[in-house]
Amino acid sequence: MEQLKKNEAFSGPEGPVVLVIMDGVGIGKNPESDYVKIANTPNLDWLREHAVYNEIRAHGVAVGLPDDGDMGNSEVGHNAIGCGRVFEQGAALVGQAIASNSMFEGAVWTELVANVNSKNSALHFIGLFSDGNVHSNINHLEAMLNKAKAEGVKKARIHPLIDGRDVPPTSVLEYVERFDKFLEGINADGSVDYCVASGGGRMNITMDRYDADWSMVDRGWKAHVKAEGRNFASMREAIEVFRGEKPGILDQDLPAFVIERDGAPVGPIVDGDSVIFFNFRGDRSLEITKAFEADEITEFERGPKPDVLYAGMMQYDGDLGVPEKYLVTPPAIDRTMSEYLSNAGVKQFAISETQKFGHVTYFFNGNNSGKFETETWMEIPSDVCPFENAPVMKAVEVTDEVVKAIESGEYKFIRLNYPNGDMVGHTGVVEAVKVAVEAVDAGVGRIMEALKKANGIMVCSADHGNSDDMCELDKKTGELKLDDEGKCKPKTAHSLNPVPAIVYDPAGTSKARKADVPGAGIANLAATCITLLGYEPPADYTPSIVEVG
Ligand SMILES: O=C(O)[C@H](O)COP(=O)(O)O
Ligand SMILES: [Mn+2]
Ligand SMILES: [Mn+2]
Repeated sequence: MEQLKKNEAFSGPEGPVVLVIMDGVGIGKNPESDYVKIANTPNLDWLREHAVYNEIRAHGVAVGLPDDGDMGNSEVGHNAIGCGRVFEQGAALVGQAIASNSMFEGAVWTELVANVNSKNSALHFIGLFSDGNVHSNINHLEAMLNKAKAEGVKKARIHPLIDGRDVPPTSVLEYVERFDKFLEGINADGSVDYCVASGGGRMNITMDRYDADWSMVDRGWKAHVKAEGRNFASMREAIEVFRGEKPGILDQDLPAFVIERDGAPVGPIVDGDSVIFFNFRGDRSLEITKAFEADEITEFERGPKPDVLYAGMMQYDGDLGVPEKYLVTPPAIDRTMSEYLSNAGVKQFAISETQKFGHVTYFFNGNNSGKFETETWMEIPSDVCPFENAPVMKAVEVTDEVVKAIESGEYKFIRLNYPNGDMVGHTGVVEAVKVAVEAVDAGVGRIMEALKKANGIMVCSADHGNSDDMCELDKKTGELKLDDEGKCKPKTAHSLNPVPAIVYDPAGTSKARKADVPGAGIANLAATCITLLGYEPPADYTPSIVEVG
């Protein structure tokens, strides 16, 4: 690939360019719901007035999602920021592969179905049970079940991972009602037996990421594979009992359940079965995939691995080639900013805490776990606790290391992710979100101070909104939805809002000024950083949002 050309207009700052990704920090529309505005943010307030300030898009087609009704998320956000272009993402590609039938004509689907039909075994579907379109879509599940029936699959078992994080926090029974009707229809002629077999809240079982808490995978494995766990006659019954036992429990935190019929579990996963993990997004799919694929596993007491045919919805890691089998090819993201900068000999430092470490490395480098030559990565271990109880998370420790990296003079490009605005935003606990955003602002302030001394430049933005939209709004009127005490009903999902894009050059050497880039999105941040580093961005990168020199 071609080398970056030096920028005649500006050769770069004396100090480093620092890209700050404030995860989940957007620009809200409703002041009572916008906890970024409600929080005390003296540094971001100052920057909005005195630095080069822009508002850019971080949702929908601007980040490769099917349409502008789709909220942004960390995977597509860090993909876009890291490669400077917009690639069609999992949600769109799977939808197209189903609509065109190409998924079902593929070798992997054919093999999965042939396996169960030849052995009269079961076809299992494990995945996130909503239409949030961040990790999965229930529409894909239903399309695959319809196709399975059309191709003679007699027995299918579904293992729903309950959402309430990318969709309203206690909305699961709406999906249960829809899916119960779907199953009633597909089973009506008595030719097949398709039913739910096990499940639980997505932040309680199965969907851990970045080795943050393998006990989640352990609990999921027990429920899905071993059919060990509290038994219920239906998913609805399980949810109602759990809610009765712990009023106010969020869907994402619901315990595991196993469905029983005539005194026995309806669907443990056993030798000869086929298993599809139908999430298309990789981060929270890699650990359960390892549990199904690895001969040996040390992260939890798995016991013997059933001899099944396992496939993921997509390839989850291009470098590791995981999973071995997958139904839809992911976006082939190439020529990332990290690769260009490495080829130009630019020393790079990437840091976050566990919860977003993979975002700022693996997703940032195009769904690849490999590191480029000039990159140094650092992970600060995250707390393992509900983040509403520790909203500052590791913002101080991350900032300590970033300031050290700036002062070291070792690196020309530093990138970091503060997870607070998103991870605490997902809890729906607004008091904690205020503290979380204030911790990010304090970190930004310290980075500004360090860059003043080092004559560096900061680019400060986000991958999507979350903390800026903390209350359920009436879809029609946009008004706040209030509970019977007049308090806003908490919202845990991301927002559709734009995010700030700030260029702070205390020494003024770049003469950075707002460029005329209508409809700019977070993909434009790559060319912006490359320009501020003193290089010409690659011709097919979306343009820099500042001009220099
Ligand atoms: O995985 C999650 O936590 C949410 O579904 C999406 O959050 P993220 O895209 O910010 O990681
Ligand atoms: Mn995010
Ligand atoms: Mn998130």
